[in-house]
Amino acid sequence: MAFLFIYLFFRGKWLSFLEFDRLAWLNLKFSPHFFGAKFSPHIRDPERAERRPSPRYSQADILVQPKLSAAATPMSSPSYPATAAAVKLPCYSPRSRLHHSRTPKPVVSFPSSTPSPHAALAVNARGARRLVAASAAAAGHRRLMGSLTNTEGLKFGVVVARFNEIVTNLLLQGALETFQRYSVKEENITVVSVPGSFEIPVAAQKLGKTGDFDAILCIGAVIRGDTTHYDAVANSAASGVLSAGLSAGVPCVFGVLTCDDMDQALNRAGGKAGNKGAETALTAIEMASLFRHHLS
Ligand SMILES: Nc1c(NC[C@H](O)[C@H](O)[C@H](O)CO)[nH]c(=O)[nH]c1=O
Ligand SMILES: CC(=O)[C@@H](O)COP(=O)(O)O
Repeated sequence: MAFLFIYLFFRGKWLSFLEFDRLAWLNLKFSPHFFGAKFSPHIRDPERAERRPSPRYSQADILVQPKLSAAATPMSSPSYPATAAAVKLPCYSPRSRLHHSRTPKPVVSFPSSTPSPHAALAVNARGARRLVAASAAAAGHRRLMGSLTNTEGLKFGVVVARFNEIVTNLLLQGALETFQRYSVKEENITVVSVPGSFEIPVAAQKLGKTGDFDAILCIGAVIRGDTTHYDAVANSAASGVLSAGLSAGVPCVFGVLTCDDMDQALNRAGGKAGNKGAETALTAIEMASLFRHHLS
């Protein structure tokens, strides 16, 4: 009896009439939805996922996701690829072989040529799980990505607002330290000071159009006051930096804090929430390298 039980259990027949088979349960147990993406054996061991029963999925099942949600991204750094493929595979429960309309259980498989697959989880409104592989599933594509290590010869403009200088000086310091850490030469960095964040975009555009810079880093701190002035300045700075980059054809990186109070701002200028100046300097390096080496 015990052997029969074990046999049925491991054949996946156990309780299949209740739609609760061993594989379905294992899938749930090991699902990243349950324990967080980094504990998922399918993610940790892509080859294991590869070895699972051959799925019946077509190219149409591979959804290219332009963006990973921050919460679901195991490594959310500018240096990780933004493209991802979500692969839908069929459910392995015995019942589902008869009822293909059931929501498929997701497993990601990575091509063996994928150098370092990063995976993340996307959960839709119904709670159906879908694994998102940050490395594209299709082989043979070209992936262009800036490098953080090959910074030789890259030139940067930094536009920094003096308004809320106590904050922007810290952001600038973080950015300059990052440039130094990533071997950007001091003589390749030009810092332009402007009165406030509202003035950043026009200066960024002007710098970009000189053609002398690979990227422009824009630094400012907009802190909410009593009136709606905050919204005007914050929105103008954001859309202005975007337009500057688009019109100059040079990456203009948004390192402008938009905070409710000074505490929030200081926390992001070297306090407990890191230094956004340093973070955005990394983005500037990656974008500069991307444009210099791949998109020019
Ligand atoms: N309130 C903040 C400003 N305001 C100043 C504007 O940016 C601008 O200089 C002025 O309106 C003249 O055009 N700037 C910030 O950077 N941060 C603020 O919180
Ligand atoms: C965002 C600002 O410009 C801010 O200093 C304005 O403060 P207030 O709204 O109190 O005038």
